[in-house]
Amino acid sequence: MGDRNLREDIKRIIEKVKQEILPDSTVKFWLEKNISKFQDLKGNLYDVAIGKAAWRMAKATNEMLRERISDKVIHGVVVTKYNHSEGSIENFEIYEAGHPIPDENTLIATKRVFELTNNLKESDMVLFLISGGGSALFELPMEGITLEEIQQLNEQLLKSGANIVEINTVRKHLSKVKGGRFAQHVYPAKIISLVLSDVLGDRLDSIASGPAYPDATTSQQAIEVLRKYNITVSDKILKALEQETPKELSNVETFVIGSVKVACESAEKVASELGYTPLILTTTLDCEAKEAGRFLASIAKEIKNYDRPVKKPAAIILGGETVVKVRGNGKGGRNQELALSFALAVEGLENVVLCSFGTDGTDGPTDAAGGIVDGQTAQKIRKVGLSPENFLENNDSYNALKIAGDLLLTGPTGTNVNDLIVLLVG
Ligand SMILES: Nc1ncnc2c1ncn2[C@@H]1O[C@H](COP(=O)(O)OP(=O)(O)O)[C@@H](O)[C@H]1O
Ligand SMILES: O=C(O)[C@@H](CO)OP(=O)(O)O
Ligand SMILES: [Mg+2]
Repeated sequence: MGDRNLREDIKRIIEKVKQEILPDSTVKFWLEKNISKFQDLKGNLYDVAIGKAAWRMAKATNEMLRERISDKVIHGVVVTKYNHSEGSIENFEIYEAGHPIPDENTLIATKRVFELTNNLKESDMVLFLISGGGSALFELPMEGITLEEIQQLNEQLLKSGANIVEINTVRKHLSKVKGGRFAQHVYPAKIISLVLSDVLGDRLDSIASGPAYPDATTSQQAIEVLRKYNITVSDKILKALEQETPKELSNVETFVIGSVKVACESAEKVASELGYTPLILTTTLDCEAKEAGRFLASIAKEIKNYDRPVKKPAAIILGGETVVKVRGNGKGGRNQELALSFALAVEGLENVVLCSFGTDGTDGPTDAAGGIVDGQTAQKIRKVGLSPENFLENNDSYNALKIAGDLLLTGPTGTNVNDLIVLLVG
């Protein structure tokens, strides 16, 4: 298969996966199967959506519930990232706020949710639509802690190299909503959470910092995270950290309705339909982005030269969330960095194409979702007299792929289930 087909095919796979993992379909599918949970409701229904996919999840539930339980009063609130809402939704209040750092609008939106879900009765219910990004977007600091202190601590944690489980262990112990505390707020009403997972292994107490899930982490662990990454905090914050989060909750039911596993299985199906032999290598990739790129280049060469671990034409599929310790002052994201590293290691090879795709559509602080690269990418950069190695060294993958015309630009996708990597070898 010539490169052209491979590039067209990889774009087709990504486009198809994007459609399949949209919350519209996954939310409606779940509601259809579980509508009886709402038809027997005696009280009011509160539909709260938080995270990068909140708007689409809310839109999908609203369309479905309006139709099927029109006799119930539904109050709705969406709290999502700037530029992630797509217009009004009947009977919903829409808020946009800061991500990955919470801001004033985060507090305004969260206070409104708290107000709306205050003094609920046992006969009321909260339908809680959770997607990644919720930690920054849904936040009320504990008494005596200021927004500035929370912002500063978030900055330090995000830059420290700590993984999301460690970051959220700290965030949960400084919040009135995280770590199951929102479920306590709405008690005795019941909470049904529908979760789009963007945490490897679907750890429910980490996704968006588990506002309606018993917290498996402890105050001690939170203090150890700060120590491990040399993050100093005030005595006031240390004191607040000592207050333990709830370890069991009697009023919650939680369902994962989308994850990177679903994205990988969808890619596997489409690749096979296109005539490739698919192989899902992992759905929990979490090493350095640069190393993952080099490793995948070695897999590409093994298939090309020896038809193993699968015969050509082959589609190698991975899901996960790699990490980048940002040392340079360039612009990029973990998917762009992985793609550039792969491109360097396959320079000159024909009939290999790789796509690394941040499924929320924004990879790092850039407008790119990732990159689609091949054996010609590095040469296209050298042709204008620049060194792809230097771009990688400086964590400047965005500008390198931009020069090569190999950025993947999707805009915010409306979903968020980690990163998907597809390698085609023809
Ligand atoms: N210049 C860069 N090159 C590569 N990766 C970067 C760069 N700047 C930030 N990052 C990485 O991007 C990550 C945040 O990306 P983002 O897509 O916003 O995360 P998420 O989708 O998980 O919210 C940071 O954890 C950091 O490791
Ligand atoms: O909100 C969060 O805690 C994390 C994980 O769910 O999402 P993101 O890394 O996109 O901020
Ligand atoms: Mg992202």
